[in-house]
Amino acid sequence: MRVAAISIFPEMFRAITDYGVSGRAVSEGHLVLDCINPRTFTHDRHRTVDDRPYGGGPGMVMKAEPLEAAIDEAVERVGGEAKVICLSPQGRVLDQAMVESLAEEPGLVLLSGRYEGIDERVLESWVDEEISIGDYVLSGGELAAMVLVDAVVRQIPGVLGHSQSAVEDSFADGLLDCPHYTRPEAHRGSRVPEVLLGGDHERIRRWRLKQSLQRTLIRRPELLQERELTAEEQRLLAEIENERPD
Ligand SMILES: NC(=O)c1ccc(NCc2cccc(O)c2)nc1
Repeated sequence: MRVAAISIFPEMFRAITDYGVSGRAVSEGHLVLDCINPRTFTHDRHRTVDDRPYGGGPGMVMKAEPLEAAIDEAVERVGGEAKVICLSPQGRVLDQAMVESLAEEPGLVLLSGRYEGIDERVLESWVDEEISIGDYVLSGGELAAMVLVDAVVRQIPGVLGHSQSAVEDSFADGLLDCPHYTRPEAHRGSRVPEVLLGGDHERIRRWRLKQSLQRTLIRRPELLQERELTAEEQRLLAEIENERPD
């Protein structure tokens, strides 16, 4: 997948190119990430990328011209066919379904704004979609862009080894993840559930599914509204409801 990130702080993206799963995706060629700085496309002595807002008010707004030149360059870098996304609190909130759909795109251009935001004419004419990673304001779009890239790159075949299959990821099947344990069996007097210590894989699978359903029911019941339940899941949910303290 080819991604071009537009930001006045391109170095921030080292956080995903130099570490972990996304870092390996870059070194193995599954992900190509270009960082493009709008300052490159300024022509004044101070390399100005922002200016005061019309209508007054606090803060600054990112100027259209340097951003549009950066978007132009970015689209070319990702090979011409690109979805241009601006990360902002005004966007559609990112979820796993959107992540899986974005992973199918041939190229992504991710626009990270700073200051109070971006001149609206850039959003109107150049941006295909605004995406938010949640209902809160950040100092810039870069961290949101990195969250999006990390989630999307996990969907690319070959990025996660067999041991970490994205299919097993919680949210991949619309449920919260089950509890996980590792050695020692007893830690500060708290023991690992017996079912996990035996080798009955079918019993373990069922226990884990029931745990995921129970957690989802308790912590995020609305996720269950949107989800088709298998016969087994319906049975397990009935068991959970019967076991719930009144
Ligand atoms: N929740 C988010 O995804 C998110 C994204 C960006 C951001 N700040 C930068 C910014 C702020 C306003 C407009 C704009 O285009 C960019 N804050 C939160």
